[in-house]
Amino acid sequence: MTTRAGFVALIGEPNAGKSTLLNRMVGAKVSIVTHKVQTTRARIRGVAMEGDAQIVFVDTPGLFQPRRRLDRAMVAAAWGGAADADVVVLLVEAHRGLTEGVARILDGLGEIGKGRKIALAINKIDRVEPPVLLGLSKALNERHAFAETFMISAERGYGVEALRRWLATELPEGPWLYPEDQIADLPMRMIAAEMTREKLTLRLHQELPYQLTVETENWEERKDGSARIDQLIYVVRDGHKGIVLGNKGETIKQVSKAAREELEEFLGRRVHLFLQVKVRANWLEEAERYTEMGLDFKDGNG
Ligand SMILES: Nc1nc2c(ncn2[C@@H]2O[C@H](COP(=O)(O)OP(=O)(O)OP(=O)(O)O)[C@@H](O)[C@H]2O)c(=O)[nH]1
Repeated sequence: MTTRAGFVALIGEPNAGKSTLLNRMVGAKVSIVTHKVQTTRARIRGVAMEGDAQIVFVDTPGLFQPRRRLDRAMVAAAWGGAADADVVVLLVEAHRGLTEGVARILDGLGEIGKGRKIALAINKIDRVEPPVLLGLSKALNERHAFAETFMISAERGYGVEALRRWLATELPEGPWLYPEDQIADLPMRMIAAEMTREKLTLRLHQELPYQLTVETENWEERKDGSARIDQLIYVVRDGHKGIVLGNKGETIKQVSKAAREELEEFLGRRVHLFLQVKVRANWLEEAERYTEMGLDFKDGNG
């Protein structure tokens, strides 16, 4: 079997629909494994399997996100993630068309296009009439010769399959970057726990107790569209609890804030995250803990 694998960067103005498209393409097979594989400067957002191809979606770090202004200097820096990618997909909103922001991104594409294909995905086609689409596609392709143009609705799922199939064929031949069991269906709870664990790692570095685990205990969808997530951080010693809490609870507060922000971005809605640290000397021996982490627990020496 010939396998393919590579990195795909989704770029576009804030609100273009990158997260929606990513979630569609990745589906349930999403994985937060950033700390395990450091093959790229960019962060891994998700992994999708398409036939024999493994498509790894990367972030263009921070710079195309809302809240931040998209001035020229930032755009230049934002290409970091795209430059690491094998294929780049530019998302443009059908109803907004060739905005100033899009024009600025187009200006940078020449540089990025060296050595990699760039596809155009006109998103939110559910919001416009077909003639508008043809005109927009023509105008954009005149500014940059895209390898392929897709008309999609990330929200409704139109055209997404075709885009994913095309991406798979464009990736270089090579072994998969992630073992298959790492991208097996990871429930959202586990992904959320993994995010908190990652923030703890970032915050505590060497200090991080080796025997530490994070579990999502409760996930409640609220009527206002937000989610309440309760997580437990298990450590094996009292001393470790102190480390995780930090002076006056400062560490856990910062970790909680960082994890919540990432969760909100990932889910695209507000999150109320509650963290609690528990000392449980025996957790390493408890079968239940392993099962929740997606690991097989074997009794005895096995
Ligand atoms: N009508 C319509 N709305 C869409 C479509 N795709 C995404 N949206 C909406 O567009 C908005 C922005 O989508 P996101 O996926 O958050 O966009 P993003 O590019 O990740 O945004 P940033 O995180 O700000 O960079 C959301 O309200 C989506 O529901 C689509 O195909 N049709």
